[in-house]
Amino acid sequence: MRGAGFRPRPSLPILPRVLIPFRKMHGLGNDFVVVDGRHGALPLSPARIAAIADRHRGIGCDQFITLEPAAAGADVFMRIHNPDGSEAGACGNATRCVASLLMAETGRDAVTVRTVSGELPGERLPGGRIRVDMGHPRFGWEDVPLAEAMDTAHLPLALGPVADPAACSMGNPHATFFVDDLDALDWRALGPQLEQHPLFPDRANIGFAQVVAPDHLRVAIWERGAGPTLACGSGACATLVNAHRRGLAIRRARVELPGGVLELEWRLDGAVLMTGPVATAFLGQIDPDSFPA
Ligand SMILES: N[C@H](CCC[C@H](N)C(=O)O)C(=O)O
Repeated sequence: MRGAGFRPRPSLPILPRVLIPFRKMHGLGNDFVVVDGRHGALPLSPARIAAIADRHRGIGCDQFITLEPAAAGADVFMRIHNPDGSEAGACGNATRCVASLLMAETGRDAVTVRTVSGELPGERLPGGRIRVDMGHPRFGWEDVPLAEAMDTAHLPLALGPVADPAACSMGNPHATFFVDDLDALDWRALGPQLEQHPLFPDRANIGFAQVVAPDHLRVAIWERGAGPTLACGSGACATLVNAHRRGLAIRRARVELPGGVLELEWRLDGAVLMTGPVATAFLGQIDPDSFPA
């Protein structure tokens, strides 16, 4: 007779599920699910990515990052999806996280991450902070893009207490409003309408910035396709660049976000360098069959 308490093993699935290992990382609380698709395509549709990114029914993240093989000149291609399933052209904090992964994997202190917007060199600094060259900002109305020709340093846009933003592209669209007191602003209430404003045919990431000093900016960012995040790397770059264009900041500044501080420099050669910490929170496995195709 079988031993008391014996319970038959549940039948194993006929075919072992293909589980997808992931690494949960963040830069100042801007958090990412990172998967490795360099050795074969992964069964991840935008709908499935959105379901995995859901903070209640999935793992939860601000962006879903897929590593893919890169052509010569870069160590990896990084594909960026927002939690609504939309694909983005830049993600500064994820670029720093992926650069740190590649440096750990290769033993090198410098690597290059490619995105749809170009090649982004990254390096490890003493103390473990990661610096990436986020490339050159672009200021043409069609670069951002905007719905019609206009001066991107002063957009004819106002909503409630905010007005007159500057816009640029860091490989993704950004609009920066300058305010006197960020703590007094209900920016989360303004974010959705501005993100979806008709002036931004591809929507936009919306920054609300307060100039503390020419080398110290505070900013809160409503991200396109993600909403309020604790930090936004490309948004921090856009904030410095737009502030400098408006004569409000010098070329090197601390940019203080809700999740912490990034060091920014807009070099005279046009490159924007961003430096800050990265961290891994945990590792796990995704069962893709648990999410809609
Ligand atoms: N939501 C952004 C992508 C992520 C940007 C942000 N997490 C960063 O660190 O740059 C967009 O749709 O353009």
